[in-house]
Amino acid sequence: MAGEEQQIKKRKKGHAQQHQLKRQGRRSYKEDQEIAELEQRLRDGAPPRGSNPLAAQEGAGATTSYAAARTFDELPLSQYTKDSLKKHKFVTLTAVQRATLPHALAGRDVLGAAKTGSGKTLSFLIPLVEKLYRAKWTRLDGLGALVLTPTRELAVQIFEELRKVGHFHDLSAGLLIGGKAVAEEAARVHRMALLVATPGRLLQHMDETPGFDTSGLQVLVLDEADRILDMGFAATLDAIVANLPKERQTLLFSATQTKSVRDLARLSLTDPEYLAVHAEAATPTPLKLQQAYMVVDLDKKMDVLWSFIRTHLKAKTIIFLSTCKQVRFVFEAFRKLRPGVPLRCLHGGLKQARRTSVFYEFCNEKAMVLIATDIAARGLDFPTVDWVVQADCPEDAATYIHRVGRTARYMSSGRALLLLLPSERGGMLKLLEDAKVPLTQIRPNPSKQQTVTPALQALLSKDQELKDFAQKALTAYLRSVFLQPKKDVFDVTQLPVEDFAASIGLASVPKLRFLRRVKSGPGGKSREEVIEVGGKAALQEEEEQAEDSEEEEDGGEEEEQEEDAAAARRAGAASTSGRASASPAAAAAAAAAAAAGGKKGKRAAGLEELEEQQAAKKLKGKDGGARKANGGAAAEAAGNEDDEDDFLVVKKRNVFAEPEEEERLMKEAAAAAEADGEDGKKKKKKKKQKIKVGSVSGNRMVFDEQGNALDPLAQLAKEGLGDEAAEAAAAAEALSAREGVYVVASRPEERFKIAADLMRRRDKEDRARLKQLKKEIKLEKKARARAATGLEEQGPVATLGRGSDDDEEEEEDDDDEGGSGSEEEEEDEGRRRRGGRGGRRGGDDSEDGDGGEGSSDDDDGDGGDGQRRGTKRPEVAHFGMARKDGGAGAGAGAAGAKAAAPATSLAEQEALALKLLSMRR
Ligand SMILES: Nc1ncnc2c1ncn2[C@@H]1O[C@H](COP(=O)(O)OP(=O)(O)OP(=O)(O)O)[C@@H](O)[C@H]1O
Repeated sequence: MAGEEQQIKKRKKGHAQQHQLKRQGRRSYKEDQEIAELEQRLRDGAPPRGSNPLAAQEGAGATTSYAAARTFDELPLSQYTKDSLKKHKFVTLTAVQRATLPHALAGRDVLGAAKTGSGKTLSFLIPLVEKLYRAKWTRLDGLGALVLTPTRELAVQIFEELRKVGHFHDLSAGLLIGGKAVAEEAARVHRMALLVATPGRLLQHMDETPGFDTSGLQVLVLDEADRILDMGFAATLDAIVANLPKERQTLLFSATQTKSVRDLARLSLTDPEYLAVHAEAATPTPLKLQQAYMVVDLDKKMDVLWSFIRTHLKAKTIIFLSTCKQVRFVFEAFRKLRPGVPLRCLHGGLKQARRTSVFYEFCNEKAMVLIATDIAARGLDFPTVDWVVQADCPEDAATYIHRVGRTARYMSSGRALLLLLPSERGGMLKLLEDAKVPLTQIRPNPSKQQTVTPALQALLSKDQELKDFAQKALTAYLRSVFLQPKKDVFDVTQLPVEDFAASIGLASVPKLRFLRRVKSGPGGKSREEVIEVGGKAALQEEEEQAEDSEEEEDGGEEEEQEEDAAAARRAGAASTSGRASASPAAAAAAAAAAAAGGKKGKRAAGLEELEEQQAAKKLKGKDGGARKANGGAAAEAAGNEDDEDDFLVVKKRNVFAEPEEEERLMKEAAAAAEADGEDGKKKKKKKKQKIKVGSVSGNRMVFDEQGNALDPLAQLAKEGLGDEAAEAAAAAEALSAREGVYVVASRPEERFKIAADLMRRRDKEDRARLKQLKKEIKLEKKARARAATGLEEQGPVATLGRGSDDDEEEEEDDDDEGGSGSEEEEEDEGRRRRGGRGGRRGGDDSEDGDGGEGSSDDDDGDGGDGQRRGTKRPEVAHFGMARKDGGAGAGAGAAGAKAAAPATSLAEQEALALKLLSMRR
């Protein structure tokens, strides 16, 4: 591997020269030749239409066909892409990549479906970058490729992955998401070859930004396609598609793919390849995911949640709730009760800067609880999540699958817990059984259960704001249940509302009135029936709820944290009292004390939270024995950690047959990846059992993960693996009986290795970014000096987006390059003058499943002191070598708007660099 890195370094010089030539308006012979060869290979070796490349045997027809490719190197990819992938340690293809890349590279429309965490993102990013490279795309050609995603966080994540794939390319890419200043984006959007966008913001630019030309679009990608195609985005998507050329390649990906002909017709697909990699798998969820459900009365839900958190202090957990207001309430209330693990919340009501910082914080922490709405349900690739807890029932099986998919990603394992109300149990379990989701029933261990209600009551009695949050949360929850279409699962009339209200600390129930459509009989007209829930303030509360703009006081929260931190500093050494109150009584007392003190109390609570986090950090750094040696809360916390999972007790195993074969193959893949990591040249051992299948060409078939046709594999599973599977199940049962706890697979070592690698990689990227930023500043200083002496009229522009840690020489070379951009800039200007398009503005801008915040232009910028790395990441990237082409940003990336804006002073940029540095420390 070290040798390969050396080679990449060597080639990088060559890549820089190629880009230099291009900038001078000359394309190198080498690139032209490579493109011609790639085109030829793509034509000659394309897999037959309707075939699934997973079925192609390794080595078969290797001279021409790339359908059997197992590594990225075996695919017809440009050297830029190959080197970029290698640099980011992508070597071996995952199943979905093997199935879809050969078709997508051949230019075909693809509908790709594969389990969560299986690598779909690279399956569409690679063809997209390659297509533009082979088309010799320049920024004068307008928008070449577009990726649409349902949420902003997912867009940010895909954009980062795109920067990896395009590391050595010379292409400009931009990120368009709501919650940012639209004007800043408008200044650059017309120069971008690739865009990753949420639908609402993209349409806004289509409607309002002059010079934004999408008529030459080559590739359209819909990630989480079924979500983007559903009703929530329907009008927006239709309006976007109306602005795109019909002649284009379209790639649709999701773990729960749409097959609706009507949906697909809206996108005018041409003879699409439908590749459902895991369609015949025993379960639609990852194999290394252990899933359980627990039946809980509504008024016991808070106790269960609190107990869960308190017994999983070392875990990284996502808790899903139905609405923003529930998330806000549970987060605020639990935060005040200091469970002994850091808490964060993520929902559409937060401002974008906060959302992004929470996203990255959660990525980087090892033990944390993220309380979230379904905004976090799809696509997000948080590393090493241990638990997904669905505190509120998902609206359907697809939502369940996406939510649990936030854990057990790629090669990792994970656990998921679904809380079901007695009234939801039958209907939901039926849906999940139909979807082949394997579930084990568990129940709470009464001896480990903690009651949080008294603490909540104490809190609410003193804290009016929290009480308001509680009332709104209750109303929002009941409303969401009422609005669910699946009435056999969600029946608001079955809910013990008063008990629930009391359990969250409310003395009385706000009255609610809902309308229900009732059929009066067969063929009869439907009529509306009023269902009343709760006490008097019904309608008023309901209306308030509807009007509430979801605008949260996020800034206030940050302000408060800042204050608390300052208070902590002033207070000197951290107090040891009152941390991580383990018992509900202590929690109640602490809550009451915190609430009683008003602002002072808030400060005290904040201070304690800070201490608690510090204690938690300390705990993490030491081994179990040392942890126990710690006094006070630390020991208490450690004790609780040791109890982990005693809270969850197996009640009934109800696991559908699991394909042990897949598990075995995944282990092999992991071992192969490991081997790759150790020695790139070392040949992998081929342990895989080869299954001969008949000719599949011409038949549209679904295949298992290994590309085997269904019948032979099913046969093999029955004959060859039956005993193994039975043994494994028996062992699990035995363990369960012996331990009396929920069966937990020992955490594989590679999981930590992957996480550690990821962290190291990200740290490295950050250091590189900082280095780059400093360089930009230096360049700008130089350029200003030159401009001052009349050598250069236009100011240079900061360029980021390479994430490289060793591009120095090339950048210095480029520094002298100068000038080719001004001509292009003129052309750009001309295009801008030609004006934008009209077009209607359809749908709302809310890209978040739970209502979101719309497309407010609130310019909260990247700001957010205390935010981590994420918010400073560039939203515009120029792949490839650094440039200083005098083109006032023409196509050049920027370290966020602030670093890029010519008006930004050097002092500000330096401050930004220092801030970035201090954040990394
Ligand atoms: N070929 C590969 N080699 C190593 N790691 C990979 C490869 N492909 C993808 N990954 C990693 O696997 C993880 C999951 O990939 P990705 O996010 O693309 O999954 P997904 O299928 O899109 O999941 P979801 O359905 O939840 O959106 C990512 O961290 C990604 O970097």
